[in-house]
Amino acid sequence: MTPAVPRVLSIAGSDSGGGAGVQADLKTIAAWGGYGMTAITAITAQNTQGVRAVHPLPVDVVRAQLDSIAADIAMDAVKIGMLGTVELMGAVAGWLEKTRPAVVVLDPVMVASSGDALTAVGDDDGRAAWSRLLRAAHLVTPNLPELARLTGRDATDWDAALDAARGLAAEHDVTVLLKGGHLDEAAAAEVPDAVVRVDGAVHEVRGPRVATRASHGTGCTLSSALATLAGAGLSWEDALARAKPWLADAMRAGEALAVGDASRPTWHGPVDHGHAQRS
Ligand SMILES: Nc1ncnc2c1ncn2[C@@H]1O[C@H](COP(=O)(O)OP(=O)(O)OP(=O)(O)O)[C@@H](O)[C@H]1O
Ligand SMILES: Cc1ncc(COP(=O)(O)O)c(N)n1
Repeated sequence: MTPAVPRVLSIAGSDSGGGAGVQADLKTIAAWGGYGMTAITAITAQNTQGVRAVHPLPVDVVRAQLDSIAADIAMDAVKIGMLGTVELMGAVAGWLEKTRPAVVVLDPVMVASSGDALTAVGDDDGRAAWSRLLRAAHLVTPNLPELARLTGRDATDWDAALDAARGLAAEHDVTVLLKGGHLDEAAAAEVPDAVVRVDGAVHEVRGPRVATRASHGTGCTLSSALATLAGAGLSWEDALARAKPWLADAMRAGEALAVGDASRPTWHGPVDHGHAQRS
């Protein structure tokens, strides 16, 4: 039976500035009517200008958070964001294999939108660790650079990326939500996203491109919205149809939040997760 209030766990890093990571996840889960929980993997010191420090938590502390939740609380969906180290990737993969949550959304966070690295995972170690996580996930949400890194294939234009996404889905038996925010066609009027199924079927959704630098945390926000909607029983295609226009509105409303010094060229402000409640 689908619960009235989906219970959603975010396994992710903390963003002190509140725009990405577990902070974005909790705001998004609440905005979509869910009950949010967190297992924090790393503390980051960051603001709208960039990342100053990254401090991964000890594996035991992360495992204790996960086990505490699983021992007492049923989860309708799990969203995974920044993991930070190969050890934490392995611990989370092991926990997923043991608890087998009904819905697992994996946002393969590697680099912040400021360009700062959020994982200390080399390519060789990373390949096996990502592979194990991908197998335990139901949906993976790469942007174009992350897809290229996960597959070792070119993903600079949309058709090449769709091909690489089909390969990733088939190889790891996971549905792919391919995000087009990083497409080179920066001047294009629309941004595509696509659900790519294991059998290669593609369901594409296009939305108007929002011209704003309030784009910090869009990936975290989208994956949390999709997890909450799937936890409430929606298909990935229906969840994307609802989340994408909501996220574009959150980006449009972001600058009015007046969070951070937008006069500096390094500014990447947060989206407004609460825009729908306020309007
Ligand atoms: N300029 C934009 N206008 C409208 N939607 C956008 C824009 N940029 C990104 N999006 C949407 O935001 C979501 C995240 O896409 P993107 O490809 O930027 O992922 P990401 O790089 O993981 O995000 P982040 O900025 O958090 O790193 C997608 O649904 C994408 O369509
Ligand atoms: C703790 C944490 N998790 C994820 C991101 C990625 O978000 P973005 O790519 O929008 O900076 C981030 N900056 N910080």
